[in-house]
Amino acid sequence: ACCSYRLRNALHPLWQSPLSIPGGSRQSPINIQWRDSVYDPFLKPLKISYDPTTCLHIWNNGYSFLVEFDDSTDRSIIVGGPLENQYRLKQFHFHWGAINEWGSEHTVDSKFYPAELHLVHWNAVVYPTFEEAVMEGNGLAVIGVFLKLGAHHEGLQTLVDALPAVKHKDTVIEFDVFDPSCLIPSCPDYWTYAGSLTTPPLTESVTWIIKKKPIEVDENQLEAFRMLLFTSDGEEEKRMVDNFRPLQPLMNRTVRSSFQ
Ligand SMILES: NS(=O)(=O)c1ccc(S(=O)(=O)NCc2cccs2)s1
Ligand SMILES: [Zn+2]
Repeated sequence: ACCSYRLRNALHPLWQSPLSIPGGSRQSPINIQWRDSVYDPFLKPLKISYDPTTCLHIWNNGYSFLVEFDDSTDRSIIVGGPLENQYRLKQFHFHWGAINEWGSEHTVDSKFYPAELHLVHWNAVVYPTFEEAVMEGNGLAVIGVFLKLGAHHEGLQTLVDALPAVKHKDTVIEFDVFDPSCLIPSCPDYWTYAGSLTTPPLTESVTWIIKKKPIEVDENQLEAFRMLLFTSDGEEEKRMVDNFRPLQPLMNRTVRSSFQ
């Protein structure tokens, strides 16, 4: 199974990066097999406190669209859950498919969701900069939220309305007040495991916190993601879709759950 993953990584169109990180033992994303996850009664509730005015801008980096935050203070943080320290919100972004049958990076019992939200946080208690935290085993904490096709999502719509302004790679638009907690389900249940970034540099520095409950978005909102482009203005247009990494081997890891 392991070599097929390596082959899949090598063949996947989006991946010019190494077959897999040499000696990589905690790569992401993974399939979460619900029945194999282990309830950990010592896991705390995750505490999320974001200041909407720390929101800065939206930019198309040629792989996804990122909403970036002012992380120069502790105004937008998460604490608790599996985390030893508090972590500062840096950015959030999404991964999605060309059609609703796939698009998420993680799967649950081998089921893909049409999209997945990642809220990226870094350990500013221990590390002086984000770039240093990215290189350390306990440097980052990413909250993953699955998106499923369903009702219109009011909070997401303010983001969707801004996307035409960042259609092309390397475009940016000011986005000065947004509270990303509106994108996180109120249900406290999550899985957690030790993993990696799913794009280069693929460093094994992420404590993943994957929410059990998805949020619902409607077809028009998913279609708005798919009208973004990987390409810059003036280049031959390539729709920004299927920007998810192939599943990686679990190897010697256990996925813990905060719920029974
Ligand atoms: N899909 S994901 O949540 O696993 C992420 C991939 C890359 C992320 S990043 O924001 O840390 N940028 C990577 C870097 C920027 C500067 C130095 S490394 S988060
Ligand atoms: Zn991501």
